[in-house]
Order: sequence, then structure tokens, then C-alpha cells
Amino acid sequence: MKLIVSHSKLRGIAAAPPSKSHTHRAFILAALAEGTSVVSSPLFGEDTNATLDAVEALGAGVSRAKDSVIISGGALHPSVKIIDCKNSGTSIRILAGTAAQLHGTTSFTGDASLCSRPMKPLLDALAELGVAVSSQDGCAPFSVTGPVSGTAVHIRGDISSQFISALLIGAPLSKNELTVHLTTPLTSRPYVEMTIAAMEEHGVSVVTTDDGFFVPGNQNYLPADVRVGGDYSSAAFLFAAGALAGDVLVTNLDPRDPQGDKMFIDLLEKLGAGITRSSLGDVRAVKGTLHGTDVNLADAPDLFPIAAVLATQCEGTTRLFGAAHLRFKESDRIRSTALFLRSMGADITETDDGCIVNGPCTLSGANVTTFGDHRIMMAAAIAGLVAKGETVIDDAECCAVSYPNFVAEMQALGAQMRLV
Ligand SMILES: O=C(O)C1=C[C@@H](OP(=O)(O)O)[C@@H](O)[C@H](O)C1
Ligand SMILES: C=C(OP(=O)(O)O)C(=O)O
Repeated sequence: MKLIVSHSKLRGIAAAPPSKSHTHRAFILAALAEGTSVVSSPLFGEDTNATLDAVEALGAGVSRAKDSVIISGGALHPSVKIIDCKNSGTSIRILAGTAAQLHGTTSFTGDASLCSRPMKPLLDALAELGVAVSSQDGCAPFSVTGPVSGTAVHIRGDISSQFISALLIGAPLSKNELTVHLTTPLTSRPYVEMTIAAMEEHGVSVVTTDDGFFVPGNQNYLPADVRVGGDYSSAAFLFAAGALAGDVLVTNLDPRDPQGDKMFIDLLEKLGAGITRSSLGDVRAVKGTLHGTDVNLADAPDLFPIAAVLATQCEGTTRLFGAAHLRFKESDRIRSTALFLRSMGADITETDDGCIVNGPCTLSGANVTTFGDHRIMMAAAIAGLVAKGETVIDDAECCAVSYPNFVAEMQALGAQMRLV
């Protein structure tokens, strides 16, 4: 399907969809805990559905209701069928760390995008811990044959924090302790902090050390009822829509949430958008005169495509930097973002770890290739709201990965968008 977007004025209230990252963690940790856990308000997106199907294949009891999932966990076993994680890096990496703790072999695969994303640092780390791994080229499809027997592991932290989350989440299941030594600085650190917070909610502990993490062995995950809060990465598209094209109030957000992408609100404020925060966590974003600045996205890479869209509407130069790991996402997001914005008329130059944008740019509608990447699709749709003429975006259904109601939500706010 294609999405056709025209210049629009927006006004209204939208609830942020549930957090994708919290939902993955809630489903997996509930599956690891002996007993019954209830996950309320989870995200039912394609990525989190892949995780839910996978924990079922690994032996968890799963009962899906309209706005919650009941999971009976604790007695996991290797999956007899190949686990297909579709488009989801978080699913395949964290679940590989879990499957590696089980006695036997589990195989994983995904779609073409996922099968081209890096897995080797995690597979090498699992091999260092005594797990037999088999993959053709360090990518999916691959299999792991557990259990883990080692007690120390070395892994780089600058490709994906999901490798670290995978090792940490699996570790308490081992008889032995685990020390994780990072061989490079850790990027996307807030996601590891979300992992540790979620593990603590299920009664297990992780210690942060000078060069990584330490997890005591032989710990038991306890069942817990968890309510999933709103997703700041998805909300960024709503905030940007308000800041560029009108006035949008976003609800269902918790300012105490460890999600790193809540930095987007501070960024909008710094750029000059009208931002108002209520004591309940709601945030209103209103169109303002925007000015360029330098933004380090090392810890919030998912904001890159929409931050680049904002940058095109800022006076002066905006430098987005620090996020070379954007090259390993659903697409090479530095390239795919620069490509679509340049085709719309933006002055944008790729760098190794981000981009430089000279604004303000007059954007014009163009044919946008998303590369099947949900965040490129949604960023292009927001760019289309301020472009002259029609923006035609391919593969529009790919937003179902993280934000299935994106188009309906934008239309309800007054966006001129139609699916054809
Ligand atoms: O752990 C997670 O939930 C995620 C970690 C991040 O990936 P990297 O650690 O690969 O940057 C982020 O981009 C992804 O959307 C979700
Ligand atoms: C990179 C993302 O997710 P994942 O790594 O789980 O595919 C994302 O949602 O932008």
C-alpha cells in the first residue's frame, strides 16, 4: 500500500501507543518467571507479536485478551519449530540469549532485513560462554545449543545494546554468575537500563561495574503484573507533527519512565518549539520558529529520522551525530533518511555517524522509498505535512511493526493522508 500525504494543519489530542521495548521485555520476563504474570496495555504490533509467538514456542502459556496478555512461565524448553522474528531485532537478539540458557537447540530466522543485520558479536559471546552456535555468515538464520556454562564474556557495546540486554536477561537462569566486559563504549545505554529495571521488577538483580555488568547466578525470576506505559519513540512523531504543523497534545506518557527517547521533548524545546508539560506527564507541542543545533543521538538512535525531518525546518545548521549504529537498523537509516529528504529538496549531507542539515529547506512532495522501515515511513509522512504537493510513500503498512494506528491517529488530528 502507498500513503499519499498533503500539506496539512493539525490540532488535537492523541494517546501515545504502548512502548514496544517495554512490551518485549514484559513478555519475555513473564515467560521466564515461574507462575502467572499479567501484562496490561501491551503493544500488539508486528514486532511484539513475534516475541509473544516465540515465548509460546519456547513453552510459555499465553492467553491473549483485548488489552492484556496472561503468561504462565517458568518451564521453558528449546523450540521444536524455527522461531521467526520477522522484522524485529529486539526479539531475535534477546530471545537468542534466553534460548542459549536451555538444554538443546533452538533455531531463529527473520525477514530479509533482519537476516542482514549483525548478530556475530552476540553469537561470538555465546560461543565464549560454551554455547554451540551455527550461522552461515554471522547473521540469521542461526541456531544456538545451550546451556551457557562460562562465567565471563567480552563483547562490544557499539553495534547494538540488544546484545547486552540478551546476555543480562539470560544470565540469572545459569547456575554460575556472569561478568560482562564491554570492549567499547556502550551506545543505546538507556535500553540496557530499561532491561535492568524490568529484571528488577521480576525480582532479579544486576550490578553495573566499571567496564560492564555483573549478574549473580542461580536467581529466580518472580511473576509480576506489569502495565506497559506509552512509547516515547512513537510519540516523537506526534510531537513533531505538532511542532511543525499545528498543535498536538500527547497523553499516556510517564516522565519517570527510563526510555531514553524522552529526550526528544527537551530537543524540541531547545529547537524553539512551544512545549508545555503537565504534572500528569502529558506534553503539548505547538508550532514555533525553529533554530538548528547539535544533537548527540548515541543513546536515542530511533529518533534520528524524525529529528532529521525537524532539522530541515530549522534556521541554520543542525548536526545529528554519535549514532553510527543507525547503519544496522531495519535499513541503513542514515542513508535512507538522507535519500528521502534529499528527494524532497532538503540540503542534507550524510556523515559516518549522522548527518548535517542546512535549513530551513522548502520541501516538495516526492516518491519516497521506505526500504520497508517503519521509522522511515512515519518520518516521511510527517515531512509530507509541511511539503508542497503530494508525498507518495511506499510500503505504508510497515508502520504496523511499532505503531499500527499511526495513519488513523494522524488523520484524526487533521492530517491529509490517504492509503491507496
Ligand atoms: O532494546 C531495545 O528495545 C531497543 C534497542 C535499540 O537498538 P540498539 O541497541 O541496537 O541501538 C533501539 O534502536 C530499538 O528500537 C529497541
Ligand atoms: C531498531 C528498531 O527495532 P529493532 O532493533 O527491534 O528491530 C526500531 O524499532 O527502530
